[in-house]
Amino acid sequence: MFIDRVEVEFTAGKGGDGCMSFRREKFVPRGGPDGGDGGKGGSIVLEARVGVNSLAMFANRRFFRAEKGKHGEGSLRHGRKGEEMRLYVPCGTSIIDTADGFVIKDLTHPGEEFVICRGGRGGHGNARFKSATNQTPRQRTLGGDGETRHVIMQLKSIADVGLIGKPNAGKSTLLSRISSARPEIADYPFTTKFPNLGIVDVDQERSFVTADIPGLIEGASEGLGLGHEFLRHVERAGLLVHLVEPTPVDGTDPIENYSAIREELRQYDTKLGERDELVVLTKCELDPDREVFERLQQHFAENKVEHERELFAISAASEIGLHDLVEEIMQRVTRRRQEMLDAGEDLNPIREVDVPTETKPSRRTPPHKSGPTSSLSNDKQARDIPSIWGKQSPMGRTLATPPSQPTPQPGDDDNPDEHP
Ligand SMILES: Nc1nc2c(ncn2[C@@H]2O[C@H](COP(=O)(O)OP(=O)(O)OP(=O)(O)O)[C@@H](O)[C@H]2O)c(=O)[nH]1
Ligand SMILES: [Mg+2]
Repeated sequence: MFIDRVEVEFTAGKGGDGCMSFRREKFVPRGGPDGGDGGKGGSIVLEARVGVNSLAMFANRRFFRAEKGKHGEGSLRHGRKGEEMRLYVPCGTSIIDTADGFVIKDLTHPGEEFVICRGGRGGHGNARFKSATNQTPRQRTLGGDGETRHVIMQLKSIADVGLIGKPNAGKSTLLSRISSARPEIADYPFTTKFPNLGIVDVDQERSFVTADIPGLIEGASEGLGLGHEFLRHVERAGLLVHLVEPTPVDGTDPIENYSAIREELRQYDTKLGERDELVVLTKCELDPDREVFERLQQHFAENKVEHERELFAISAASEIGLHDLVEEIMQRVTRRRQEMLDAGEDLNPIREVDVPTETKPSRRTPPHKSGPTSSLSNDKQARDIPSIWGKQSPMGRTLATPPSQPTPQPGDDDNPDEHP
């Protein structure tokens, strides 16, 4: 179950009470005070961890209470400390105070932790109050209450790149082709109901994290479709990759669809509307793609704001154009990382950690073979052959060759079957 927003109350453990006791032993008259201190209450610590992908564990339990400290006892026995409660959250979890809406803490780095509630201190036993003038103190203190906090925890995924577009545009298919993520893919809108993250290993040194979110539709800002609910998962991404389907089944115009999604982004947050964007026409092995490509180019040329956007054509199914796209994304992500470093900002933390092997993409063995041209090698080969759409686009990019190009044969050594 994917849950990205929960409201929770945390209460740390109460401290144990100090004890009032006097030493009573044969042949030891006036043994003096021997009441021990109470133990400190357990604190509650939140820790960001790679591999935890959802706040689901907080969804069915609204209250979290750490263990109390034990009371002190006679013979100077101190109470045991309450055990610390450590809870794991996904990297990218913001802790927000319910009362004033302020972000108390943003847990982004793997291993980063935050003591959300401190345990109450232990009370003092009466032995502590013994002094030269008071040999039989009858004082002790009670344990302090543990802190209580009522918070909203909200996950904004950590990704370098956000895949956006209308439902059915091919976002999940693209993610499944360039990373080892295996999102659900189907021929109907809103197949993806929750965000999926995938790590794209471009080569041994370079990788980026991509988020695939549910499709957006016109009116999302008014709650239509899945609304803006999941846009927060691309908020941290420095680059948006906007996928446009050339022939939507609902008969809508791809250019209008593109503009509608742009408008929805602006409605959600003007900053997201101004975010660096690559526009990608999907399913480019289909015939009408070229015409749509040219219309999109024209649209950018006419539109002052968007004329600098770069346009790509890909076919995730036939793995055409993926190499160029991934390389361009990587370059932009690298540039942004450098800018962030220069500005003294934190880099996206996920890429700095070891990713568990099962989530590491295997670029050498394409996820599944479908159709005649199914490996990235074909994409690479395709770049060496003049495109049937021929010319260099005004956006400075040659269109990928459609799948009518010769298919590389097994055992063809010249065929570079490795993604660079
Ligand atoms: N012909 C062709 N079909 C594709 C291509 N990429 C994706 N599809 C198909 O398009 C349909 C939708 O693909 P998805 O990847 O589920 O689309 P999505 O954008 O994730 O859709 P939502 O999750 O509903 O937003 C599926 O039937 C895919 O098989 C492509 O390059 N060529
Ligand atoms: Mg999807």
